[in-house]
Amino acid sequence: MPAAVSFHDLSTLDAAARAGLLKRAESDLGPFLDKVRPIIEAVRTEGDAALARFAREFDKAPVDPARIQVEPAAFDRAFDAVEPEVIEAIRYAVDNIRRFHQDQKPEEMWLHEIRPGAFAGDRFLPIPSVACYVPRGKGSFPSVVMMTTVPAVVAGVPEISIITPPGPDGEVDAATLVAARLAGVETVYKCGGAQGVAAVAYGTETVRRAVKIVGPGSPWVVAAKRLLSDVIDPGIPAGPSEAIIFADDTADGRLAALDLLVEAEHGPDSSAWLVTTSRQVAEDAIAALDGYWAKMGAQRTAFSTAVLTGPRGGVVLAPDLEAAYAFINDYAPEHLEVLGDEPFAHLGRLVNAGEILLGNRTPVTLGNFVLGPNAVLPTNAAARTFSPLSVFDYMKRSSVGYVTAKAYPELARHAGILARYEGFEAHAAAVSPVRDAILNRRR
Ligand SMILES: NC(=O)c1ccc[n+]([C@@H]2O[C@H](COP(=O)([O-])OP(=O)(O)OC[C@H]3O[C@@H](n4cnc5c(N)ncnc54)[C@H](O)[C@@H]3O)[C@@H](O)[C@H]2O)c1
Ligand SMILES: N[C@H](CO)Cc1c[nH]c[nH+]1
Ligand SMILES: [Zn+2]
Repeated sequence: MPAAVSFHDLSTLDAAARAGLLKRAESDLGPFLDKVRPIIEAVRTEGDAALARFAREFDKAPVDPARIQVEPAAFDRAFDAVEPEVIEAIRYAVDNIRRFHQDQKPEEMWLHEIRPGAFAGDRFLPIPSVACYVPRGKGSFPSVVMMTTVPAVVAGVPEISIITPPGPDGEVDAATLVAARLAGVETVYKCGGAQGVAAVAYGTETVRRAVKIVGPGSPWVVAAKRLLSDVIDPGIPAGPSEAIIFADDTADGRLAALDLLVEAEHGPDSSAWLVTTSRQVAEDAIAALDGYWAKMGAQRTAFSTAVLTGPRGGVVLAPDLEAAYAFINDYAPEHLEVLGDEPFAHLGRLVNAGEILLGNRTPVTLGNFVLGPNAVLPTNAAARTFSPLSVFDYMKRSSVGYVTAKAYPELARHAGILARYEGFEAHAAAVSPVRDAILNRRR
């Protein structure tokens, strides 16, 4: 019988206790940073040999330093090994994820007439390379392959690679390879954790250097990205999975419990809260959990029990909707699910969340795998300022401007005034009559 599910009544909590509920496993990266430093240094100086050594140490995986890259035949074998229905589901998901990100992709350029004869806009181009981190410790994640590589392909990134820890057989998970090929990426390296991040940041004999890394991972991965952020663009912060299930008075507690377990089962470092304004919903949810746990395997039960009975998960009872909205917005969850008969009634008040899934038929599971929007989302309250992974993460934007002879005098006059005020003489000269004289002579 699992321990009691954590229960907090917001109306009785002081500020410090409420603030404690907002903490994630990533909130204290200190111990991970110290252990990750020497791993990074070893990869920088020893390259592939260090990758093979750490694969043996951390993944219990026999990896030959000369075979860090997955060979083409392994993709063919993966298609034979994976169940046809899984391949079909991957195809379906890739299709939806591709459609979503194609719709999201901006036009290559827009140019508007800001003033008569003065044009300004943006041009979007793909970044030159990206490495996609696909976790594999407490599960295998073909879905993360799809979420990270499909938008990269849609954006047009020319060099896309995947890094992922090898399994105990020394190989990459078969469905991960299927998803990679169906997404259009066949450069896969058998290295994960901090050592994988270091490999793509510095490059090794085998691993191609990338300018950016995307994808979620354990605190080891998050710590390495942070330490290497001067060497490689670490992308949006995406650590241990987390969710808030928000259930109003009209929601069914049994549904709330069903969905609360979704992100709680990722690992003991995940976070999962049911936030509700209804004591009845809270009680029904807590009562339903044992029945669900009885049908789950030992590992996922242990992970989700640890989350829901610990400091990073359970049930939060809010005295009213205002308090519930305030708690959710302060928490800024990665995934937010809204249960109840009128979910759109709450949408306007919910401002901080990586994704907001509305209604009783949009569980987090659909967003994680097949709906189309990206399931790699900002964690650890980063949703206050960061957005979900998207095609924009694989593109960079340049501003573009063009001023005609018709527009130039007016712009030059105003710019000159500002340049002189700021004390920039060359700036002012560039829009002074000197320019007009030169241009007039060229006619
Ligand atoms: N935000 C998202 O989109 C998303 C999606 C899927 C998973 N996740 C999260 O990603 C994480 C995946 O974690 P995971 O563990 O399953 O896989 P992972 O690949 O991120 O981490 C496993 C790696 O960590 C390293 N490691 C493990 N123990 C170590 C030690 N003692 N010292 C140094 N390195 C060590 C090893 O290299 C190992 O390969 C979970 O927290 C999960 O919640 C997030
Ligand atoms: N929950 C993860 C994002 O936080 C995505 C995922 C993949 N597989 C299962 N879940
Ligand atoms: Zn998940």
